[in-house]
Amino acid sequence: MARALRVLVDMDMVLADLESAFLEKFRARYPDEPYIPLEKRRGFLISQQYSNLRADLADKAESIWESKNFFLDLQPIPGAVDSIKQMDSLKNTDVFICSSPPRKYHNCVGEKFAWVEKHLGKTFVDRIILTRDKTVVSADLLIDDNPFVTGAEPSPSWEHVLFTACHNQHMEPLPSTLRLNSWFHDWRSILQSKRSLN
Ligand SMILES: O=c1ccn([C@@H]2O[C@H](COP(=O)(O)O)[C@@H](O)[C@H]2O)c(=O)[nH]1
Ligand SMILES: [Mg+2]
Repeated sequence: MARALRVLVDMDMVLADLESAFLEKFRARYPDEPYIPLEKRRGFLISQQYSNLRADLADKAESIWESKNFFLDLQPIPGAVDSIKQMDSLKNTDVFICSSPPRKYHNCVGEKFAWVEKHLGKTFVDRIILTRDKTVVSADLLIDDNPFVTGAEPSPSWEHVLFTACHNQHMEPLPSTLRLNSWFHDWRSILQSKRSLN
């Protein structure tokens, strides 16, 4: 029997809508500060774009996702919950959730576990991988909104599927990069094409 296809699914901006919550909370906490609307977001790091706007805004941006309940209260990305459950029910498919907590992880780590239990159920809690380096995790596919997933391993075993988010939607990835524009697009054929290569 063919071995199971192992799929890593990122959390922030793939399963959980960090960018909308960030903007709403940033504007509520700092109503007099400039902000970047989602359609103007460019680049993976929010803090980088805010610091380009004004150096001291990076710390203010970080204070938002370091706050208690920020990660727990994130809304699911449309279609994500149904899709990951459907993916998990496919034969010969092992789904893991692979996410990178920020350096100030104290609230984030527990809340990511709680978010998964709340939205996906206890079975998925056993499938959580929290790591600052996704390149050392072994899998066939990584579905992730970060266009540049780098780390200690220069040739990760997985193939990157770039999930479209506000910060990367204008990017033209290499023609060879797989792209998933939303959970309402055809993620099944991406898995199928990878499966047939295995
Ligand atoms: O400017 C930023 C924006 C986000 N973060 C943190 O990075 C992770 C993203 O995790 P992924 O697993 O790659 O989705 C998230 O926890 C954010 O808080 C950051 O550090 N700086
Ligand atoms: Mg992400």
